[in-house]
Amino acid sequence: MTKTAKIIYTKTDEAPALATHSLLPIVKAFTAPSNISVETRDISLAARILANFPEYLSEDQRVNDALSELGELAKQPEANIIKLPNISASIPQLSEAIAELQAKGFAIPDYPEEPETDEEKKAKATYDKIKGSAVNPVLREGNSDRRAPKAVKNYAKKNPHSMGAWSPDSKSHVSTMDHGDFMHNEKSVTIAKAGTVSIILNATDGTKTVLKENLAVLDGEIIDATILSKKALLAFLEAQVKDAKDKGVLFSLHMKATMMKVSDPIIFGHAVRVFFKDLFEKYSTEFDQLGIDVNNGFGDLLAKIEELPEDKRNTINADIQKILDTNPALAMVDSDKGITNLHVPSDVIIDASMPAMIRNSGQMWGPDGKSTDTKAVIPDSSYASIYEATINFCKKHGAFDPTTMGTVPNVGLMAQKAEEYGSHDKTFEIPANGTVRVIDNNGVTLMEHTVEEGDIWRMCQAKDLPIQDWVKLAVSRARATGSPAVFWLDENRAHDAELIKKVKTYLPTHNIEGLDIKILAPGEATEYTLERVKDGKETISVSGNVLRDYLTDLFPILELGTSAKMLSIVPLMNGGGLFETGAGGSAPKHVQQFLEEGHLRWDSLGEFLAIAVSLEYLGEKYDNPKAIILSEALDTATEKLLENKQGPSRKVNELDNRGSHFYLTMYWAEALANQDKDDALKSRFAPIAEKLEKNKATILEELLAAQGHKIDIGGYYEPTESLVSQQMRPSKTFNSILSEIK
Ligand SMILES: NC(=O)C1=CN([C@@H]2O[C@H](COP(=O)(O)OP(=O)(O)OC[C@H]3O[C@@H](n4cnc5c(N)ncnc54)[C@H](OP(=O)(O)O)[C@@H]3O)[C@@H](O)[C@H]2O)C=CC1
Ligand SMILES: O=C(O)CCC(=O)C(=O)O
Ligand SMILES: [Mg+2]
Repeated sequence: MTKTAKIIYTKTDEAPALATHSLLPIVKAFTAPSNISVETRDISLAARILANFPEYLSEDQRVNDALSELGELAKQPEANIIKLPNISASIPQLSEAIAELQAKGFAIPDYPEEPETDEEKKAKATYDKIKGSAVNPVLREGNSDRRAPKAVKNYAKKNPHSMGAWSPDSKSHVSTMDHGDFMHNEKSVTIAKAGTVSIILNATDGTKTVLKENLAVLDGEIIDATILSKKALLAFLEAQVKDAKDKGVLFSLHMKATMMKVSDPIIFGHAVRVFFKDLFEKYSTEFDQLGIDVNNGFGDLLAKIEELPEDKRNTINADIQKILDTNPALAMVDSDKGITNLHVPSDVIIDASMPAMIRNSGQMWGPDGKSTDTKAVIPDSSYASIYEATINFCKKHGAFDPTTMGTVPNVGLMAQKAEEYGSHDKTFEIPANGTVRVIDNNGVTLMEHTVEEGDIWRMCQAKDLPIQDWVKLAVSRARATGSPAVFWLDENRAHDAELIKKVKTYLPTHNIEGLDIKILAPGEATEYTLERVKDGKETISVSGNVLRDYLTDLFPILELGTSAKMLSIVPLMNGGGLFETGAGGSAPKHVQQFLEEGHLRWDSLGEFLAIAVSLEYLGEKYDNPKAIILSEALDTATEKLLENKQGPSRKVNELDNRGSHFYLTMYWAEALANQDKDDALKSRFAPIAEKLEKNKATILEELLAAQGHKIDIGGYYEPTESLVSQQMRPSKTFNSILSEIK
């Protein structure tokens, strides 16, 4: 008898969490007879909030801190975690979740925007840890290997998604800073000997503030420090507003306020204040009194002016309208509802928003609901060149053709909070003019910047062992595929120059004979890669953490229509496996549609792929051949599902997520019945396959009957489990057949 092996399946938020209610019972039923237990851990935003405020809750309301538990598990060799996308909450999302939980009787504190008492300060600090991208960095104890599996790529070639045509006359373009930004001010050093560093601000008035003390650094670790100048940023933003108006294009801002949760909301706030400059000048006293904070988006202003008497509010709204009429048109998130690009920082997230724009002929939606050429403002220039190069490529060659285009897998440096995505606790909005120094434990200054009040200063870290592991992973992917691998690193950027030295040291420690490995700056790497993409060829991108994020949405969205269809593996550095599902987000629009029409268009393909690799990994690790057979059968089922185009449709009263799960189940059972490696599995699943086939019409009818009307699941962030389960498993016939698998 083989040892029971465990897979941890994460419960998250929104569309993936809904889909889990349908998919997980299927996976549990199929795996249980083979000594595989599938357990869930709740890392949804709601659960993370509750787990962090036990002192406010009654005994029976308290929940386990599943994220911390999984963070520890990710460092153990036995880890086998399937991680679904989760909400990385902006403050507006966090506030909504808090309000929903409070209304449900959980006496958690409000989010104190301007904390005064010690209790409020503590609550804010706790919420600040929960907000933004708070899950992925904890679980990612390894580097990432993201790619489109062959079956998925072939499916996309045969069934291309729509792709907007590009005109050489398109006025769309990227605007980025040419001085004063993080890129141009960066300094970087490699630590020779483990120790600690401290970050000190010496203000010109003679005061000294310790911004961070005794931060541990390891042998060979790369640390960088940089600033974004407030003055340079404001001048840049003002020039862009004017230029968008002059050129007659939409003004849009693309940031990652969720993952860069300290720096990017500050930049977002500046953009809102520059765009609505006259308004903020005219009403500065009122806005201060109302506690308006547009780092949370223009929506914060609109919500808070509701508190004003009607006549005052009407005057302000008229002034807002005046600005909207005179300034360049804003790109819209939802033109019907008047929601602009500047309303909520989590509505426009650069990794998804720029590819979506490129897919849409380089256009975004204007206030008139029409698709229009756009200025994409990306203040920091560290990575903006990749979008600029892609846009220029499309202007020259036209849109990419999904039926012939090549593919770009990614090997991303990510482990142990590498680079910018680990910088939040070392990012500061500078309170006074002076200098900021990073000093080591001997008092030696490692890096120094002159700063002005309002500048954003930050430090990043990239540890040596993760870098070694990343280079190894790149070599192994290049070897496995025979494709060229390009390190997207710029020798003229301080951090990259340090990283290049390491890449050049570690590459020769591997067998790289016959491999085509290059190092190119991001703009050039984009051009090189796009030429090959156009010719149908594969090119591996090997990148740092931010580009990992950007590239694994850019290429999948162009190639496959969505990054949800990616295979996303994180071989954990201590031996375990983390299998992420897709590379995309949690698709809030899908939940809206589900509530309105009872149709869930979420495609769980990413989950199918992740479950298959997780089972394969488990089979090898625990010597459980049944797990390998289950994995192979699941891949066969997924391929058949793709061939037969049984993924969810976008339209109500057609096959949705649940119907697609039914087909997967039928094909999975069929593949197990058809294999000859394991008789027990064969005889267990043959009758199931038969029954599913025989009852197909009834099951599909029962599933369709659940669509076409509004539904209630008792909440958004903390829906009622039983209601969701009822909605996601509406076919009695299907449920009864599943329960027969013993
Ligand atoms: N790994 C993680 O945990 C990640 C989490 N996020 C979080 O997700 C949320 C939304 O982010 P956003 O940037 O809008 O990106 P999303 O990836 O959620 O959405 C972009 C669009 O991609 C399509 N899409 C995404 N996933 C699927 C799927 N499985 N099936 C079908 N279509 C899909 C949808 O297009 P259409 O509407 O046309 O159907 C969707 O509107 C945020 O809260 C963000 O923080 C974001 C990225 C990664
Ligand atoms: O953690 C997040 O907020 C988003 C992660 C993401 O976009 C990615 O890893 O591709
Ligand atoms: Mg991403």
